Amino acid sequence: MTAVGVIGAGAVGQAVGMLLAASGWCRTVAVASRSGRSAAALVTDLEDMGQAGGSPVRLVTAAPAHMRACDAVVVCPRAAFTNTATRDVRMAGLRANGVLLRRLARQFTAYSGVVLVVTNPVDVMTRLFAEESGCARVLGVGSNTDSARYRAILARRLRVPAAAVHGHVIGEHGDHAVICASTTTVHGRRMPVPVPVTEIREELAARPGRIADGIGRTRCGPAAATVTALAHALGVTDGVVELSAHWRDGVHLGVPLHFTGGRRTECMPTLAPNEASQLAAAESKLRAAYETLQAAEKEKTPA
Ligand SMILES: NC(=O)c1ccc[n+]([C@@H]2O[C@H](COP(=O)([O-])OP(=O)(O)OC[C@H]3O[C@@H](n4cnc5c(N)ncnc54)[C@H](O)[C@@H]3O)[C@@H](O)[C@H]2O)c1
Repeated sequence: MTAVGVIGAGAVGQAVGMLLAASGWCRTVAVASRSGRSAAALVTDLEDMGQAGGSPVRLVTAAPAHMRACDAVVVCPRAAFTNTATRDVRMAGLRANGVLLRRLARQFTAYSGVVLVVTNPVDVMTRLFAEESGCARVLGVGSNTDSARYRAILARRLRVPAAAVHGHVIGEHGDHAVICASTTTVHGRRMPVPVPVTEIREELAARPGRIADGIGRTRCGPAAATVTALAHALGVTDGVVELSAHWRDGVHLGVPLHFTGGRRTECMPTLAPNEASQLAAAESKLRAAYETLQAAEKEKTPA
């Protein structure tokens, strides 16, 4: 009987709640929000969905501290701040979301379930949550959405089904994403033409903004990426998912993980020299961002 907690009842939390309620494998969804009002509203709406659609899922509101009994927790709150960035937009939430995630992580000290972080900048927030909580199973969602978008864009260009394309986007979920063009295959063979990396990078960067301009926030793609990642991490499904996980020296970034019965092993492709240097640049950037966060925390804490 799988129970999943969802912290944050905004655009992503709502879509995740809906997909979990319809998943068939999740039996309880517990929801938390800042004031509790939106969590209660989401539970009511999901109850209606369950009744209308015949889903047996149990829906409750719960404080994050009470979610320790859940098998997994999805962390998708967003602190109140105005994002005026035009580049590196996800990084703009570093400090505000850092304060929020640090506080939440301390309520999950030594939690043994799966934690899936969605809050941006997700690679830094995943590391922060992992280090503050000490949990072993903290993973971040982002590179799997990028990879899904990459495969779909490439498939459309080559006029083949998306399932025929295999390839990963790794590194940062952001401007330092690494497109693994050198190992991408179509129908199991090396690419017949060079991957148009620059155009794909531009499309990957433009897509979230286009969605947000039209419908306010990105929600469906990230929610599906989150619930798919949960299914793998909880042993419901086996396969490969690109998730933010510990890479080296504390840095967390997107890597392909192979899940079998919920156990994960890294399956990094062999990188071409340019891809390896892009990954190293992502690693340095994420390390520096984390250090900025830690320095800000130290300043706040009296010696
Ligand atoms: N990693 C990804 O692939 C990905 C994709 C989409 C969005 N995101 C990120 O996910 C986060 C959430 O996005 P959104 O669009 O749902 O935001 P949103 O503004 O729609 O919702 C955020 C919710 O968080 C709640 N919240 C704030 N403080 C809280 C607290 N202390 N405890 C519980 N809930 C709290 C708010 O009440 C609000 O309901 C953002 O950081 C966004 O950038 C990441």
